[in-house]
Amino acid sequence: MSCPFPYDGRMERRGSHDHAATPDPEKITTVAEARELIDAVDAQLAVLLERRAALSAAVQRLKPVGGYPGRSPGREREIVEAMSAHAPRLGPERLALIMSAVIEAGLDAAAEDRSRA
Ligand SMILES: O=C(O)C(=O)C[C@]1(C(=O)O)C=C[C@@H](O)C=C1
Repeated sequence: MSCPFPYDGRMERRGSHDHAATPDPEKITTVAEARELIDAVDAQLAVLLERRAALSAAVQRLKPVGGYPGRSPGREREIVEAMSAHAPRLGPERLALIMSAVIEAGLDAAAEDRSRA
């Protein structure tokens, strides 16, 4: 069974693969293998989404008009544009949909925090 992650010739250990890189989907041979790799990515995503929501809550607290009324389409476009360089398979339109949901969830969590305080 070959490793679906790209071989990184710059890595110190011989034969090591870059598990932080995007795997080649053609090299994944079973559903179980793909699901195991997806679970590992999702665990990382959850940590990053939680971190992002906390940072967005800080902006809502610091911004003159925070929360839903302070939503900034220009800033959201910048975010999507910067991310597109790292996500060519998804592309800017899908990323915009994803990030709109992520941002909305962060604003919702921040509003819930404030209503509890
Ligand atoms: O940068 C801001 O102004 C924010 O309020 C943060 C944030 C985000 O979660 O990244 C949230 C809402 C805005 O529409 C844009 C960005």
